[in-house]
Amino acid sequence: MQHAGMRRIGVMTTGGDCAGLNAAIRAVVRRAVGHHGLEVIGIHQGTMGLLEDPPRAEPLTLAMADAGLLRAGGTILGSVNRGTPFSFPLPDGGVTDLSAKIHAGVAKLGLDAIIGIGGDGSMRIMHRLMQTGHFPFVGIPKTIDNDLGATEYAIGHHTAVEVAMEALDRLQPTAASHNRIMVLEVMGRDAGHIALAAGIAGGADVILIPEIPWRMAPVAAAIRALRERGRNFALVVVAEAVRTAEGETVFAGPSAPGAMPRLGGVGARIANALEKATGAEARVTVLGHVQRGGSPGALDRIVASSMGVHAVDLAVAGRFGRIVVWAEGRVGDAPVDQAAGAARPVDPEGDMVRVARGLGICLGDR
Ligand SMILES: Nc1ncnc2c1ncn2[C@@H]1O[C@H](COP(=O)(O)OP(=O)(O)O)[C@@H](O)[C@H]1O
Ligand SMILES: O=P(O)(O)OC[C@H]1O[C@](O)(COP(=O)(O)O)[C@@H](O)[C@@H]1O
Ligand SMILES: [Mg+2]
Repeated sequence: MQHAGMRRIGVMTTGGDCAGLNAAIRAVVRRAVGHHGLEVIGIHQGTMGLLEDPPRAEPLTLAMADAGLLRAGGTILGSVNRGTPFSFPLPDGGVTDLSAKIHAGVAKLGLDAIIGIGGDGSMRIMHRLMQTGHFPFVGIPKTIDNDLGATEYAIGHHTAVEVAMEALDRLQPTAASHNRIMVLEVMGRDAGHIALAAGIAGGADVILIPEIPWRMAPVAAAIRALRERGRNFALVVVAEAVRTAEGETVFAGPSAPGAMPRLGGVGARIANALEKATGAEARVTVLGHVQRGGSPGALDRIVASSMGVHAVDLAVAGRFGRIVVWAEGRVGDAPVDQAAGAARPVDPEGDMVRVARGLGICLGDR
């Protein structure tokens, strides 16, 4: 049943970008405009766009929501991933609460619903905005890290895994040509899902993830065992949040005010340590944002499209405060606080870890 007075839906993207955001925006427009006859307003730069006067936003039309948008990387709306609006950092080092301005922005645009596409941090912010003013919110989960509690699957993860898998496909022949250990550092702020999935799909010999503490001895032993079997190379996948053998987290550099710490560089540290431990030559590749950019793969297009359609239907039914989820192969929804609260790290006893161990992949702990 249509929610009384539902006319205009705002859509925005927040958090790190990933492949499939535009596919989700397209689905929202096609369902809302094409099917329900509503207006869709695209809000620029997430909640930042709502702070401006007039708010930075534009109507999204069916003509824009064509097949080109389905394929396009990034987000046509732009995103924001720093400076939570409840304690926004000021140049003088203080903080200010911008939430009332965000609620004013929603009112200025006359939005009857807001569909926010974001990760765990975004869901926490949106949930709090709902509790503190007029913010009729429906969430769509996206994160290459796939660490959102409420959903088995979030937009962007599968494409990132495909990119990392392709990197392993390309690293393997060059590793074999030069008798090398190739270390591939992949993203994953606190979670090893990308490393684990890409390592399994790409034939890694060693996968190191933050959820399973590792030691050099079993890793070096695994590489020596490969050599004894006649193998002249090894493929090692390292999640960026893994600690060094000495237990240090490695940062890429200073982070901007209000931003999350920037991880990066542990792959090089581990490659050096591996050279010392095994006597083999090692090289490192840091995939970085290559995993986030570019065209979405088939699964991300399907998930983004399904989630976009479902989010509009939730909004039209007036079912706010919910996040679209993917569970047991189909789209559904759950209370947004479920997503806002719970992270979903790799389960060290879970199926994927069992598969990796079953394949004889070394996870660094034994
Ligand atoms: N509306 C927003 N304003 C400011 N910062 C935001 C906003 N939404 C998300 N962020 C921040 O961006 C970072 C990443 O957001 P998140 O939604 O967790 O996405 P992801 O982890 O997938 O990149 C977090 O630090 C989060 O607090
Ligand atoms: O682009 P930035 O701000 O350097 O952020 C990099 C971080 O963003 C992430 O890509 C976050 O991914 P999600 O946005 O998909 O959660 C991490 O894997 C990585 O650590
Ligand atoms: Mg996050």
